Amino acid sequence: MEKKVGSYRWVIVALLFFATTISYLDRQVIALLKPTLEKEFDWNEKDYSNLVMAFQAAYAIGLVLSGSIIDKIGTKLGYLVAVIWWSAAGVLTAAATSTFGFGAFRALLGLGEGGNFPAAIKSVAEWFPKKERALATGIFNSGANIGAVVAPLMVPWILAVWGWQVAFMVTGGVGFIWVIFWVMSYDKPTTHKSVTPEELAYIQSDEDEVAESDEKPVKWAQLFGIRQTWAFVFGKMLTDPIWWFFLYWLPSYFAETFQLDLKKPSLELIIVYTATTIGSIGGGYVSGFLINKGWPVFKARKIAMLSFALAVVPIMAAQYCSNIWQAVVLISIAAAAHQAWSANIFTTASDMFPKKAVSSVVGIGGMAGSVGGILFPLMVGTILDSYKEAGNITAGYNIIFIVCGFAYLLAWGLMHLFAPKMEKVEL
Ligand SMILES: O=C[C@H](O)[C@@H](O)[C@H](O)[C@H](O)C(=O)O
Repeated sequence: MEKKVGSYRWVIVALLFFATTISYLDRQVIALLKPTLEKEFDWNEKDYSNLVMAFQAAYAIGLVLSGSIIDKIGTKLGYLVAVIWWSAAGVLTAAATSTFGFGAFRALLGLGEGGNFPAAIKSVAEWFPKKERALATGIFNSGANIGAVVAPLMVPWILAVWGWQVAFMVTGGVGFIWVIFWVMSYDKPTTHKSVTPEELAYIQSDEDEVAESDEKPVKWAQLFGIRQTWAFVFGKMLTDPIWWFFLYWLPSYFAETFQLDLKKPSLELIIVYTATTIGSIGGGYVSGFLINKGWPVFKARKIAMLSFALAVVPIMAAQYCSNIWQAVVLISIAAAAHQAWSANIFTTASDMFPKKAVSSVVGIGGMAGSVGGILFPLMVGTILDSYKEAGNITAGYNIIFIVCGFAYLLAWGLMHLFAPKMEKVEL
């Protein structure tokens, strides 16, 4: 079946995967250079956290801005501009000579990277029928985990041989190679020379999308009056912060609770991030499998997402783990479930909205997730500080794990309230 309909759409997923990997590589590089840059520029923890905030706040703004821009100018040009923008910002960071300069380049990086998910999800909606979209999203979104694993392998090596400036130039420069492939390979399926009529018919096989019109452009503000937008916003806002928590705090949780030595490459962390890759692809596969079995799209997404939300709950038992490996198992399941959830929640945007609004909706929801990602660490920091003072930081982590365990169920409940059957929005 697959062979008969053609498979060019998977080339597109490969491009989205590499863009996502590169975007995570560019984000992570500063974390790995932190000890070197701290000495060179005399940074304290506050300076560093300001740099993190500069990225995160600009990323939130970038998501919402680029979401609506990409819906207007299209995926080909929109993605191109975003990657050129963020890659240039990455390369130019090598020229920073002050903390302020670093902050400015990190903010520019965040602004540009905001384009990644809105453009990628829109491309998936353009190139895949609904039953394959979560799988395609799961595959490209696993680039986030790969980027987070490649960075600690690559950056220390570049740093040792050529220095920190080259680390920014190389990681930023990779984006320009991607740009060449994008320009050569991307077009809409309707006009693409490598798409056979069979593959095009397959891509366009969703009946409710045939009648979608591009004529009336979407008014961005109008999206806020639609309950499906809020379903997506609450879903992202409550669950994205948990992902950021896994990215930024897991190493120190392992170090503080189980005395993991972070100076050596850690098998524990590699296992967790590998599990997320399996979760991302597997989670995308599950809802497609249910749709293929004849389930309505909304039911397949909801049941899949409910299962992934439940799979995060055991993380609450992390407090009873007596050794690191028990914790690795619980956290791997939860982090994998996040990525499985993520592949599906991203896809609900194109389940509920016509293609011309998908980037805007993903941008708005992504911004909410990113803002949550700024607020949640403040809470995490306060909790951990006060428990650290009381001499019991582990208890602080336990509270946070309880919050993580409930967040997805609450998000699922709210999504259900705002969009019980994920009805398609007419615009
Ligand atoms: O892989 C990414 C996560 O699953 C997403 O939750 C997150 O929104 C995304 O990666 C992002 O960086 O904006």
